[in-house]
Amino acid sequence: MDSIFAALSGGTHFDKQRFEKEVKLFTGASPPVQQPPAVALAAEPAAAAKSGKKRERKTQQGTSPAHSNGDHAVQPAAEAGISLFNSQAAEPRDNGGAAAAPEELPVVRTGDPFEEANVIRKQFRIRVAGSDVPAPLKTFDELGSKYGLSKRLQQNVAELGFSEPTPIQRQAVPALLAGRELFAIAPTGSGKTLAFLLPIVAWLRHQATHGEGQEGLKAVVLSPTRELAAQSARCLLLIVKGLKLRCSLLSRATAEGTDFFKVDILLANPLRLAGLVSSKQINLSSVRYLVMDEADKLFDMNFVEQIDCIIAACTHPHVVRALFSATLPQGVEELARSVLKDPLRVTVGERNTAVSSIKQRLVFVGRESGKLIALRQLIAEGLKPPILLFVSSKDRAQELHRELMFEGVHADSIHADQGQAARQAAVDNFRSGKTWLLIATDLVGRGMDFLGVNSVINYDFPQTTTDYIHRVGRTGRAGRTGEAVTFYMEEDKGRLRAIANIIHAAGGEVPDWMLQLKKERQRTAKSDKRPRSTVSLADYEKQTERRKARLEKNAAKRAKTEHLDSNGHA
Ligand SMILES: Nc1ncnc2c1ncn2[C@@H]1O[C@H](COP(=O)(O)OP(=O)(O)OP(=O)(O)O)[C@@H](O)[C@H]1O
Repeated sequence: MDSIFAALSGGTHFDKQRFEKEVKLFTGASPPVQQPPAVALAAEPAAAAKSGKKRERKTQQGTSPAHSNGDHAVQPAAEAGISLFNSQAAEPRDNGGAAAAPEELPVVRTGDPFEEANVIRKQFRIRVAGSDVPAPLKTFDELGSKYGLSKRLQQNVAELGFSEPTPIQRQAVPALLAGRELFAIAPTGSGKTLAFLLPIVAWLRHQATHGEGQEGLKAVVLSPTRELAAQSARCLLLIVKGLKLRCSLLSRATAEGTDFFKVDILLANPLRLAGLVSSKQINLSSVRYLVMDEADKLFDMNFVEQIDCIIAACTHPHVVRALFSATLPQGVEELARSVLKDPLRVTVGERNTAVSSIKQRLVFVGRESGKLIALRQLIAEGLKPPILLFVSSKDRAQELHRELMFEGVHADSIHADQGQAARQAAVDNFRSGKTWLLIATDLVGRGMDFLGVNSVINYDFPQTTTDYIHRVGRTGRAGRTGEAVTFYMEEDKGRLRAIANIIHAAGGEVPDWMLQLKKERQRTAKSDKRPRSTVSLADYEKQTERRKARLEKNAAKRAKTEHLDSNGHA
């Protein structure tokens, strides 16, 4: 690639006048939204840990425990207007963080709570599978009136500036508050993080207020990378303000010096957490909520041992496990289903699709040498920064970074070869607007919520449709619009049809010939979904079977404990 880049000359610059608004955003001249506190705060809140003993024990007026030792009281639905924030047909938002303008819900005259719940689900394209499904939230206000969330927690949620729950929040929050195990599948950027953090915090707060809080770690949120765990920690810190809950983001430093027995919520990546479990430095037996964010990634073969070890270590009989992702292949669901208890499946919109508020297109670049030319052209044509640009490897990220720096483009790169500090700096600089164009590998292809990314470029063609959905989902978040451009070359044609289908399904324009490409070619893309390691397909299937058996064995052990527990013998 060096020679190709070296052969190209001529600078490419953003038109600062044209992108005045964006430039202001980058330079931080007028931050449009309240920035969450620095993640470092989440590392080990020693002060909070100390004050933990003095937890408020005042009973909340008119509250009912939504989740206490398995008993779940659901009160009649409160009267409230419903407004529309449908991530599938969302209104573009400005950067101010407020959701799309509320619209009225169709009137339900019967007063039948089931019908009302169904109307809400239909309106927000929420599909549920499972028994005894709790009614979806109508408004955030119901968190107080119906679920008895503390005033302070309601205030923290209000301060986020969201006028109404997103569809996944509407259904997943009541489900988790009711202690239901869950598969939650909702589009990228649709607010899944708050959907799992809010019920955890509400439950912990309820336990503490009612004097039921026992010592020991209560909740674990697993994310595939440390950056993602840090991002969830930023969101968590906003909603636990003033609640005296003890949160910790697992890192090398906190792994050493933290008394996890005194922590309420732990955010971690599986490698580090499983290491602590194996060396008995952490005890997960008191964990009541185990959330697996980007669950399909966590359940793939790269994390097999760690995830199985963590699931097995969460031995509390009433542990609630929830899997969240924008993409959840059937195989992962089947595997996880073998251990979950009567889980609900909540799906928002269509499964495994890209968000329709992202304008997606494919650009033919001929050969490798055409990519940089096409990139220059896109920028010259006015592709809106901030831009997140994906390449297939760390080497390519470094090369392209050097080349763009040379050309005077304000770019940075992020990849797994960098140290933790450099990675965090790259994320922070892009988030704060210091960097206009971030060259990334799939390390940040999932989950990362960067402020107002306007464009995504797939400089290198994504390996799988799942990678595509997550990559382009870095833009068009929370109802905003965005643009995604995918470069393809002759050699990418084997995977073209699958991606073209996704663009087509999201309302994008693709030529007919792409949709009609032969199926055999699509199979190449499908087989790419299998672990990209040295294991063969047969090995993979055998491993999956063995894994299922192992998970089932652990679940049976836990069921036995639960039985003993309910008979008072344990
Ligand atoms: N109720 C809401 N109204 C408006 N915006 C919201 C709401 N809830 C969350 N958001 C915002 O939506 C953005 C995306 O949320 P989040 O990162 O949780 O998405 P996600 O569904 O986890 O996406 P991904 O699948 O890519 O990880 C965040 O900036 C968040 O602050």
